[in-house]
Amino acid sequence: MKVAVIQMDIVYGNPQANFEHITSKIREACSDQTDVIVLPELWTTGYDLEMLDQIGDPNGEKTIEFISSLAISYHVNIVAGSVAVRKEKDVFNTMLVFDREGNVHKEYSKVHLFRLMNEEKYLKAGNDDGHFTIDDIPAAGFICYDIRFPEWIRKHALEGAKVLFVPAEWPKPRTEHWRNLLITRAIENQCYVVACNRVGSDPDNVFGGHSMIINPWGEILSEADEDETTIYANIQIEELNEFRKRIPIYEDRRTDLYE
Ligand SMILES: O=C(O)CCC(=O)C(=O)O
Repeated sequence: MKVAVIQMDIVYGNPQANFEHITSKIREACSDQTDVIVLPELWTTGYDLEMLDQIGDPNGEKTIEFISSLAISYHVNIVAGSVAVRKEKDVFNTMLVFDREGNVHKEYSKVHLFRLMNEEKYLKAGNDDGHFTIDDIPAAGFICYDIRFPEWIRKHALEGAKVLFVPAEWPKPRTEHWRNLLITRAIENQCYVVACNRVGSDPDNVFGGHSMIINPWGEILSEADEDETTIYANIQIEELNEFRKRIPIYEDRRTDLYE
């Protein structure tokens, strides 16, 4: 399964400009037999939190129509990062996953809101799990700050997720946290990690890029720098099974001592 991670800059508070920008990026990323495209967190609006009750997408409809048509055109799965989705009075930070036929296969709303960037003042936390499949491979999605909660990721790994998708807007001053947390989540859960950060800046933050695709042994298969770029790697589930046989952590867990 070939994955393409689109590390992009985001035009603050301007969904139309971001829709236009992403169209050419997706076309380019699909030029060579790509199976899955991954986008960053809040890629339609950026962190324009005060405006989300106006520029957030009602029920995600506009994003769904737009991404669905690209998924159909290129016959590709799209983990469409996350977008601000308005539902009645609330706004959620929601990951939308599309299959090759353009169906919305999963909606996952970020469960851990990040106080340092005032998310809890403007967003409502989700309460559902992040499980989905991509071409029948069990996967799960997490959004940015979620990766600081190993118990949340572990729950999904124990329930069968093998590829962990992480869209983010992770600020540059904590790039080493981002890199180390992602590598650790891959090693400790023996999962692939496919992580997409944004680059550029908004009025409050500079974002660090370093999107990464990591194998279950913790090896970085591909890593971006701090510019707009698309990175690619192949995910091989047979390889994951080999790693899990070599060090069988799932068999060696002491469930008599802990869950
Ligand atoms: O945990 C962090 O340092 C960054 C998290 C973040 O930026 C977010 O969840 O949007």
